[in-house]
Amino acid sequence: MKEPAKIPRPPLHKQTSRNEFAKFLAGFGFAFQGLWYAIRTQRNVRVHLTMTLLAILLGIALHISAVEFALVFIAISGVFIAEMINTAIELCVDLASPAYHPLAKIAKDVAAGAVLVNAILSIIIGLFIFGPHLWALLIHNR
Ligand SMILES: Nc1ncnc2c1ncn2[C@@H]1O[C@H](COP(=O)(O)OP(=O)(O)OP(=O)(O)O)[C@@H](O)[C@H]1O
Repeated sequence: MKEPAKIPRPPLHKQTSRNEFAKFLAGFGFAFQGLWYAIRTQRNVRVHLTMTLLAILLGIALHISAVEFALVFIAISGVFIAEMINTAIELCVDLASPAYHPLAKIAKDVAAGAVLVNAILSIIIGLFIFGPHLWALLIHNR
């Protein structure tokens, strides 16, 4: 019987780095799955997405500077990060304590409070950035 052709194996250090790269790519895949879960299931995340789009369009319309855009993006990403950590905490609490527990309540309330702090901060940043531009537009069109 004819022996099957032997496929040369890459050296071990190359195999390992390929595995590492595959793991690295898989990690990205899982992270995108998490992001998609949050968008699909969390109404607040979808509201943030809409606000993000509006803020970008307003920024373009008002010709805000690159630094101002950077601050807007920092504020936007802060709200997304807080909302997604809140979602992860809610899921962990539901897993650990599906029944009512005072500690579960505190954990969820504190996580929701973190989102609130971030949302208030973003509104303040928005007012500081868009406020003067809108004010100038108002004065100019009087
Ligand atoms: N297992 C629990 N034990 C005690 N209190 C809870 C528990 N689950 C929820 N709660 C209370 O109910 C509130 C709302 O919880 P829930 O999980 O519905 O969060 P939510 O903010 O409405 O979530 P979602 O973003 O999914 O709408 C919590 O902030 C907490 O006060």
